[in-house]
Amino acid sequence: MSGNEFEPVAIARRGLMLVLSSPSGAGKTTISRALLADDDGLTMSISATTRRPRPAEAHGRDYYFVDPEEFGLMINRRELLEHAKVFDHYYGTPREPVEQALSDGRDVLFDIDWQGTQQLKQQAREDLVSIFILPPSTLELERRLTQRAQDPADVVARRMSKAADEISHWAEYDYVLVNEDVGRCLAQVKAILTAERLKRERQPGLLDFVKALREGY
Ligand SMILES: Nc1ncnc2c1ncn2[C@@H]1O[C@H](COP(=O)(O)OP(=O)(O)OP(=O)(O)O)[C@@H](O)[C@H]1O
Ligand SMILES: Nc1nc2c(ncn2[C@@H]2O[C@H](COP(=O)(O)O)[C@@H](O)[C@H]2O)c(=O)[nH]1
Repeated sequence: MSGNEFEPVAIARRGLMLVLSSPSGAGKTTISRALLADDDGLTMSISATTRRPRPAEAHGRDYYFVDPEEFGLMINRRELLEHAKVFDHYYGTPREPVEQALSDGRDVLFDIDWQGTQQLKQQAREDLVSIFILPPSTLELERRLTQRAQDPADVVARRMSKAADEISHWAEYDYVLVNEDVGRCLAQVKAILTAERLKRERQPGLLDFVKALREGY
């Protein structure tokens, strides 16, 4: 039985890939964590990286921390869906968990840079929803990077010097948000996700559902 008050109508859907990019420190990690906390249908893609863990980071939760040799092997074995050099280190998205989640009809969230987004776009444009997050000002971006207190001063300076480069890719994204107030920005990301999930082409089960409805008349 379906469609009554006890059991919601279940329409088969296709998982999407939600990408968040921004200059370092604009708030991708903050928004991602809040989004994942109350959305069971969303899985975080955990990247592999050759950079060293920050004090509060854990292997397997925030990143898979690997050495450059292992990263090279992952590329050669075609285990990465995309990869790029960002701020002097290598970062990449393990392929298998993403493909598994999508085939289970789950959506996948990515915190990756513009290079990775371009690579995903080439491979799966129709499954990709991309959001670029801007800081409210350069001064506030620097304040956030500094008060996060997870990187030494030279790393913060290097990231600030690359912020303009990263921002120059804003127009390649489907949506562009300003993260001034976290709550507002989070609500905007949730609104985008809700609308994108409801797109007709992401609900292949609609065909059978509508057919059954019409046959009922
Ligand atoms: N809207 C906001 N207002 C004030 N502080 C914020 C806001 N959003 C995020 N922050 C803070 O700014 C700092 C950087 O945020 P976060 O780590 O989420 O950035 P990020 O884009 O993921 O950075 P990176 O690319 O380096 O991983 C954190 O300390 C976070 O708490
Ligand atoms: N192309 C990819 N970029 C990635 C990936 N994982 C993270 N990133 C981006 O790197 C920078 C720096 O991240 P940080 O954790 O060192 O602050 C940031 O812009 C991330 O979005 C990835 O797998 N591929």
